[in-house]
Amino acid sequence: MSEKPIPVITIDGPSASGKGTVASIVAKKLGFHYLDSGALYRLVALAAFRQNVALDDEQSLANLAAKLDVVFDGGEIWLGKDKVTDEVRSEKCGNGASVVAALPEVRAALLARQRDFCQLPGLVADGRDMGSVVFPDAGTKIFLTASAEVRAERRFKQLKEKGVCAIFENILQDIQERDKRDSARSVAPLQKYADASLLDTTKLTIDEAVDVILKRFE
Ligand SMILES: Nc1ncnc2c1ncn2[C@@H]1O[C@H](COP(=O)(O)OP(=O)(O)OP(=O)(O)O)[C@@H](O)[C@H]1O
Ligand SMILES: Nc1ccn([C@H]2C[C@H](O)[C@@H](COP(=O)(O)O)O2)c(=O)n1
Repeated sequence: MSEKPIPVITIDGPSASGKGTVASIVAKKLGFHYLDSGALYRLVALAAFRQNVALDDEQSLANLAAKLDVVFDGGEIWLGKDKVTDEVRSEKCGNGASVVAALPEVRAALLARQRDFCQLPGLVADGRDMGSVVFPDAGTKIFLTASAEVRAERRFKQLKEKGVCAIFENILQDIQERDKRDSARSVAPLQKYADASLLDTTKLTIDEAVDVILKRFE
């Protein structure tokens, strides 16, 4: 008898589209595991900053990626002995992640680690290539997006709530540059593929977006 496949929901989309927020709520509601794949690329960038590895030194970055000593513990992220939960969320790590993520050897070094998250009773995975490369057989594939202006507004509000000083125009420019880099690269580019269903949250609340995904999963 063949084993029942592990249910997987993939949520791909551009920066600040709400992937992390929505994916973690969906995972919680279903009692599934959650993979924040962007955090792995952010951790590679952070490890590179700490060890003075240049962001274009593909082989050294791939070695860092393969050896990442990372623990996801509830909402916290540990790199070796350091709690780096807040540091990996910084714009510096986000932009660094977008640069190292364009390197094929780095992506290859992170592939098995991401697939290891696929365990019973199920997985919700968010990123840029979850449905296209990492979990191509996923039963539910969502492409989550919103207009760049709305995403920038949400990020601006999020940073303000954290007490981080930010300028709206810079955030918008940053988001547009990251969209371009993540979509234009030759390996695993951010795209809406034909087998993913579009969810534009420009006019939706977080709860509404969660409900749509749960309905599509059912
Ligand atoms: N539908 C929504 N309505 C209003 N705010 C939202 C919505 N979805 C997400 N947000 C808010 O937008 C901000 C960015 O969301 P989040 O960090 O989940 O995006 P992300 O796509 O995971 O970003 P990144 O790719 O940079 O990791 C958060 O403050 C979140 O609460
Ligand atoms: N599956 C993934 C996840 C992330 N990246 C890259 C591209 C992003 O700009 C960067 C940070 O991701 P975020 O935390 O903002 O989701 O990492 C990728 O290429 N593939």
